[in-house]
Amino acid sequence: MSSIEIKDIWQIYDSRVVLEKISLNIEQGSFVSIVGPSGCGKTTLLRMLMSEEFCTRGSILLDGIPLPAEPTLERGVVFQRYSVFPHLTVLGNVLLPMELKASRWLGKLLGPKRYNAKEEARAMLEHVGLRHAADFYPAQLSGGMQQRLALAQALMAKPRVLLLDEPFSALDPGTRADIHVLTKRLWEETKMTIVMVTHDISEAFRLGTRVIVLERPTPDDPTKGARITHDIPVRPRAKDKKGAA
Ligand SMILES: Nc1ncnc2c1ncn2[C@@H]1O[C@H](COP(=O)(O)OP(=O)(O)OP(=O)(O)O)[C@@H](O)[C@H]1O
Repeated sequence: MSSIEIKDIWQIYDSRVVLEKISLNIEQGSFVSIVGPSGCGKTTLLRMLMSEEFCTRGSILLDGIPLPAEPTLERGVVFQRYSVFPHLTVLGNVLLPMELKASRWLGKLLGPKRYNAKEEARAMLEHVGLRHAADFYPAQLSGGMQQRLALAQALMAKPRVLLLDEPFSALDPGTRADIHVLTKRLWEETKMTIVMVTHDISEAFRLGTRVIVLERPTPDDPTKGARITHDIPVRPRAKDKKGAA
């Protein structure tokens, strides 16, 4: 079964068609990159997958069931910036999804459960190379460290689907290359489904198992929305198969 089924969705804002007839089956465990010109509706599509936006027509199913009306922890998200909470330490940020899972309203774990959750959070920080920064606040981290923290935070909820909205675009090339390796490793280890919006074509092909291109056929015509113009399977390169990124 497809993990995500997008069925003939349209998005129309004030009689301007933004997305038109978008249908896409995304298999569980795939890494789908979405590219396209600015303003073609990439983020709108991602926001729909998060339940932060609702399509005018059509439907989206997750494992055969319509998406919940609200964002849920099974769908993690990392934005270009500001995905983490500035008033919480690095450890506090990574702990938060587990606290929310345990008690949505109180947002706190107590006693041995808190101790165990902290151990798990520290292990995740180790995994993304941030254990030494557990007591720092996000403002004290570099951009690359903040995005590693955002990934760690999203992964703590063990999401089935991870949605990435230009997550690496603010990073310098060296940091970006490092975080590509980390993202690919985390994706391979967790076997989750990832949908990533990016402007960077090489990043789309480097990370994705499939690249979707969205484009408006006639950019100035408000009655015609963006459609999927290309759906490109990406064959893993030989060295990727051996585990390198
Ligand atoms: N809530 C909204 N109300 C009205 N128009 C909206 C709304 N959300 C998005 N739009 C419009 O929909 C279009 C697509 O926006 P979206 O942010 O999805 O594009 P994008 O492809 O992600 O762009 P970029 O690559 O520049 O980030 C834009 O014209 C935007 O102004």
